[in-house]
Amino acid sequence: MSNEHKGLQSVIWASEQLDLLDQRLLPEQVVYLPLVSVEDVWEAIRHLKVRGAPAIGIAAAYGVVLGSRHVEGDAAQWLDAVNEAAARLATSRPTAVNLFWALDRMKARAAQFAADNLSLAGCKQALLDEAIAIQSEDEETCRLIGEHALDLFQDGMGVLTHCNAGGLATAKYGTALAPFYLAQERGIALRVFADETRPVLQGARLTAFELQQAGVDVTLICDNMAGAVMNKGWVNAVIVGTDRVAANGDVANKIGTYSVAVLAKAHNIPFYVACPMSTIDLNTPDGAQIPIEERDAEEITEGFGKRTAPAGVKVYNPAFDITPHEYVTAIITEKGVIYPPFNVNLKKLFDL
Ligand SMILES: CSC[C@H]1O[C@H](OP(=O)(O)O)[C@H](O)[C@@H]1O
Repeated sequence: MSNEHKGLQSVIWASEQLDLLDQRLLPEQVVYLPLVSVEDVWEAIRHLKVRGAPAIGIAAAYGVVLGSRHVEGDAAQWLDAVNEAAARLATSRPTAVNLFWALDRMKARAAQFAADNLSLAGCKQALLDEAIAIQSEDEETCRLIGEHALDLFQDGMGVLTHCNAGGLATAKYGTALAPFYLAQERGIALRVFADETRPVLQGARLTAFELQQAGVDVTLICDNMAGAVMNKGWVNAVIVGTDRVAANGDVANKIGTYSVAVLAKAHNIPFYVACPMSTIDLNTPDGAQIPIEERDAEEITEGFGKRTAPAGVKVYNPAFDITPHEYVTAIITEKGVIYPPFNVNLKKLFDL
């Protein structure tokens, strides 16, 4: 993908701090916050200032750097600070496996740098380089996902997506949205239907914003309209991102994804999941084992800045749901499109 798509970057390392785009303020305000500590990053992830599995992992990687770069003493003390920062950041959100994948990678590399007897300054620089590598690798990974996904779409197709799996959820380009940017650059006309995605409205605030900025044909719909739009024959495919894919192909994604998958199956519409290999968790056997984050009631009762439900009403607010692998047509990764049986073919992806 050329740099045609200049989209907003979710995080930017700026020498001594992490400049983080506060996604809660989009689409009305573009504000980058200067983060200088582990707690700053923890709070940003917890409160969805940065969100989306790969973007969360990237932010956490820089959080580990921020939490260890001012340590004096020796490499052992630095390594303790790295592990302490990673442990804290691991408590920010439970579902997106990229958070833990990135933290594990940073801890393992830090241990290697210390074992290699690098100087303290050398360890710190090497760890920063690792966080930068995680971010730059994700850009290329998303571009490859876009290439493989676009092979599944034809000019004139209508494609529905749920939540935001775009440049704002990754280093750039996105996973589910990557093919739309590529299609736009190559003159392939795709019509995108974006679910607004209650309660936090990632679809309305972020996906519609990203795609409109890029000149992609996007139509915003309420979540409860997906079935009607499919029934009109306007949707030829569905593509979504994911926060964690279990070893059997069960998919954790934004709440409402399972409903979209059931509707797609009922209308014989292919349901694609786009993700980097870092979102595939072979250590989790099936979707029932994926921790589902529950968030505050206020996201539902006061989500538009005004109360829309009676005070004290009981609320259930799971941020994700599980789509059983039987509803998934294919999983699109940087290495190619993976088809069932997922319990076999996902392992093959990792050459296991
Ligand atoms: C490319 S990962 C995008 C993924 O993350 C979103 O969740 P959240 O906005 O709560 O971080 C949603 O599940 C998207 O599909």
